[in-house]
Amino acid sequence: MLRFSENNDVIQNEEYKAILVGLQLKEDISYSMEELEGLAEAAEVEVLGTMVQSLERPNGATFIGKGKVEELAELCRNMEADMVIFNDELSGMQLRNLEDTVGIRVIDRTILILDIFAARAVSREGKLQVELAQLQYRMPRLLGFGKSLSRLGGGIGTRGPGEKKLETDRRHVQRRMDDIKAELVEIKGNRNVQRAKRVKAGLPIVALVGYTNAGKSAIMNRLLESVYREEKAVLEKDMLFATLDTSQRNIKLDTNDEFILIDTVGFVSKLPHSLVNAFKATLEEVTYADLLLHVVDASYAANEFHIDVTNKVLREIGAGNKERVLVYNKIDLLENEAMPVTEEEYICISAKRGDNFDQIINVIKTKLFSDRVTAKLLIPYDRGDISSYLCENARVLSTEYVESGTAFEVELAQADYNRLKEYDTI
Ligand SMILES: Nc1nc2c(ncn2[C@@H]2O[C@H](COP(=O)(O)OP(=O)(O)OP(=O)(O)O)[C@@H](O)[C@H]2O)c(=O)[nH]1
Ligand SMILES: [Mg+2]
Repeated sequence: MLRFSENNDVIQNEEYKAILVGLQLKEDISYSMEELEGLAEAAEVEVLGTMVQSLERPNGATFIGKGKVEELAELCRNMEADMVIFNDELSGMQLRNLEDTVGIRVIDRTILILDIFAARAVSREGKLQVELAQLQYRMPRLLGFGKSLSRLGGGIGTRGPGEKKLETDRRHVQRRMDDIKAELVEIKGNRNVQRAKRVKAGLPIVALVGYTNAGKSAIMNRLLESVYREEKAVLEKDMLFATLDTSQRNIKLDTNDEFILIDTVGFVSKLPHSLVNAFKATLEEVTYADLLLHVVDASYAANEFHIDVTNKVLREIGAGNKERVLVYNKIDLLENEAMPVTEEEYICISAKRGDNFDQIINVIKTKLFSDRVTAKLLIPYDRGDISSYLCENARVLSTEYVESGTAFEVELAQADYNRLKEYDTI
């Protein structure tokens, strides 16, 4: 685990060794425990072991039962763990009681996720959003505890308020939150200007959404390569939350149809509410999309769980009713290509091998550009502006230079055709 000083110099390079703890209520938690291990790895925490308790409901004071806490303390001593990570979000009181008994650092799933985000955020907006989420998490945990418990709710050691010697005083926290919100509003203003430009350009938007590590960025890269034969790459990496900022690229197809493709932050189960809130501005891009490509890792056996989580977050950000197509990715890893069981429209692809990318393009073409008509237009030579408009915005099937002008056979949008109808030769 890297630790940073206030000016972000690395001051320590030690790895935490942790025990993971899960509470089994009604729902099966095996997936989310597996995922918690992935999250710990992403935060460079070594996992020594896992402990699960089944209960009807969580214990108010210590989350798991009293006896189980003693057991946990002993396990930590025996295994020389220096951290405990709970699979759920705990209250300040629960964290304090647990730390008192177990004697080592106790954190919860939310802190862990916030920590990973804090370490990965690149843009100013991303960093502010994460800090805001950390402060929102921290605020109720400061109440009534005075300064001695300032560590509660702090990060596990990466960047963020935990390491910034941020005053524990509520007023300071509140002031910082207000400042961040104000700055985020300003950033959002700039984004609205950009969006207005896009709307003016009339370009439809396609958003890649889905679970973290499903291959959204990889698909974006393959699409850019296949269309442009050049690298305009975004980061793709085998780690949770490789992408934290939405990035967007314009793509122009061979038909001259142009759209904007956006890559977004991945989702995970029990995504902290404060984080979803903080990232709403970035995720808002998704709510403006004309089509969602919901990317699913086909090689993950329990991918229905991922689909459910993604749908839930989409609903939460107000994008639940968007037109969408499921894109099962990583089919190169499947031994036999079993057909997914779903009512939704889907395609199966491999971003690694480039399999079936023509299908993605076809989906985009049919969903966004199907109102196309074919026409024969005769554009007089003194209307070079229209000729170049057609070359830019329509699919030119043939061109012939005749006495009265240029004869185009073109496939174009219905709206364009309506405007240029007078040049139709049929
Ligand atoms: N075998 C295989 N690996 C793939 C495929 N597509 C992506 N990957 C790998 O899966 C990992 C995750 O890919 P990303 O594109 O970073 O995933 P993402 O959905 O953008 O993830 P986040 O940004 O974390 O939300 C990378 O190591 C990719 O190289 C595929 O079709 N087959
Ligand atoms: Mg990504």
